[in-house]
Amino acid sequence: MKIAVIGTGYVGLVTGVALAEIGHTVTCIDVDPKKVEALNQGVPTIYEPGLGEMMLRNQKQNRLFFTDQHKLGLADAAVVYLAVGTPQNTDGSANLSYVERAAVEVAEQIDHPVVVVIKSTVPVGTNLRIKRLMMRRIRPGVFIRIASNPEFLREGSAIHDTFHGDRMIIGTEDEATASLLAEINEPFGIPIVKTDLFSSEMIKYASNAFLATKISFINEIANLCEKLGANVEEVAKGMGMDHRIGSAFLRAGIGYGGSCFPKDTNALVQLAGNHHHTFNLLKSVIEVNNQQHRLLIDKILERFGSINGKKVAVLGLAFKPNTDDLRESPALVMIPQLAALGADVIGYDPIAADRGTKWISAPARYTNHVAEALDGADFAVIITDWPDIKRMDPETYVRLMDQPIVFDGRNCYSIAAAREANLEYYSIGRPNVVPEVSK
Ligand SMILES: NC(=O)C1=CN([C@@H]2O[C@H](COP(=O)(O)OP(=O)(O)OC[C@H]3O[C@@H](n4cnc5c(N)ncnc54)[C@H](O)[C@@H]3O)[C@@H](O)[C@H]2O)C=CC1
Ligand SMILES: O=C(O)[C@H]1O[C@H](OP(=O)(O)OP(=O)(O)OC[C@H]2O[C@@H](n3ccc(=O)[nH]c3=O)[C@H](O)[C@@H]2O)[C@H](O)[C@@H](O)[C@@H]1O
Repeated sequence: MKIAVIGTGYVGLVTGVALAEIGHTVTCIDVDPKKVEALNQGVPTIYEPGLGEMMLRNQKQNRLFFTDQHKLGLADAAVVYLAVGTPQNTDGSANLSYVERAAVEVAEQIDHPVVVVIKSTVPVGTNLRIKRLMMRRIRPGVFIRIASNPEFLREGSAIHDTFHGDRMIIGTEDEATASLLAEINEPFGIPIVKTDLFSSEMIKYASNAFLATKISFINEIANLCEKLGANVEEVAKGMGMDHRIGSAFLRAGIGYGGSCFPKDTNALVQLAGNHHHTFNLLKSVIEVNNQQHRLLIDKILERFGSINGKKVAVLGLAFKPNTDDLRESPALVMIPQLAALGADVIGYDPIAADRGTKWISAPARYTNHVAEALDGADFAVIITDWPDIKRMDPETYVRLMDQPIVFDGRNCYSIAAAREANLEYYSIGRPNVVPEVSK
């Protein structure tokens, strides 16, 4: 099958590469000529384990192409995926201008029947609206069908998720379109759920909102555990063993970030509001998450009073491990706050360090060497649970820092290991570790 994918961000690139890997001929189109140039040279424009090799393999086998010319990419395509961004408007709603522009581009260029598949996360009703928008612009006699096929991949494990997803949702207006998409995706071997357009769009928002709710719930329990002397890890383990609850997404921490949970929860609250429904539960989930981003600052100020002039090592800038994505990362909140309080901030990230200066508007230095960040620091703050940080012997802090005091937003070390290393250690929802000498 000849397929065009519009947008080569996270979702577009992974979708295009994966569809080529299962045997389709795919042309990915992006308006950014620099991205297209890099991709044509076999250089992936996102950091994603396993993506580069798969991309190169399919380029070499002439199944995967990149262009910045819509006309070229759309020629002969029987199916066109829209995978452009849907960022947040200032009022929290989803900005659909990229989807609309891409749809208009397809409508104006296409001269043969196509199925338009919307992969981008869009509010309920958007697929139908986009179809109507396109129909007003297509040439007479050209016929389009529309399908909603939301994406559930996680950054950092996108390839794995694409080939081992729990389900694929296909929302259509007719069985023939649903069957065609099921056939295209059949080689992934993932259970396919066929549904209507509106339900498909809602499944995406409801899934992200539910996962965000799980995280805020366990974070609230963690905050209570701290007050009552319980350990949230023990609590999450005990809760998660009940299969009705499940153990996933019960890791307490500094709060969720990333390009999707924050924007999609806000968009759902906004969508509900537009239909005279106040989504109180989700509003609280968002508020708890905002508080959680500030939690470590409160702990730091409680410990030190003032941090003016203190050297702080911030470990991790990305919103989660295995990605260089800083979108909505708690680091974007923490670093400016630490700097505003007078701290001398040095940020470490194994792959996203060079993005610090561009993304974070605060006076700070950045390094991709953890030892350089910790050297002579008065305290450290862990934002991202990168494997190299988790694997690090807690004694490293004692060896390198001026004062081995760690505020861990991701519960990277066991309480026993922190105690053994004589670390002064503050984590989330667990007892503090304060060695005798520091008391
Ligand atoms: N990033 C993620 O992990 C996930 C994202 N999603 C959803 O997928 C959608 C895309 O997200 P990302 O890939 O992160 O977006 P992104 O913002 O990283 O990439 C969008 C790409 O589309 C290109 N583009 C914009 N307008 C275009 C046009 N008219 N023609 C051709 N190219 C155009 C941009 O240059 C950019 O390269 C969003 O709706 C998002 O909510 C869903 C699941 C996972
Ligand atoms: O719509 C999207 O874009 C995607 O959003 C999330 O994927 P992603 O944002 O890549 O990353 P997650 O692994 O879900 O983590 C999101 C945030 O939650 C945090 N998190 C996650 C799990 C947990 O137990 N605790 C916790 O704090 C992570 O640190 C991270 O900041 C969803 O997991 C994907 O299914 C979805 O496709």
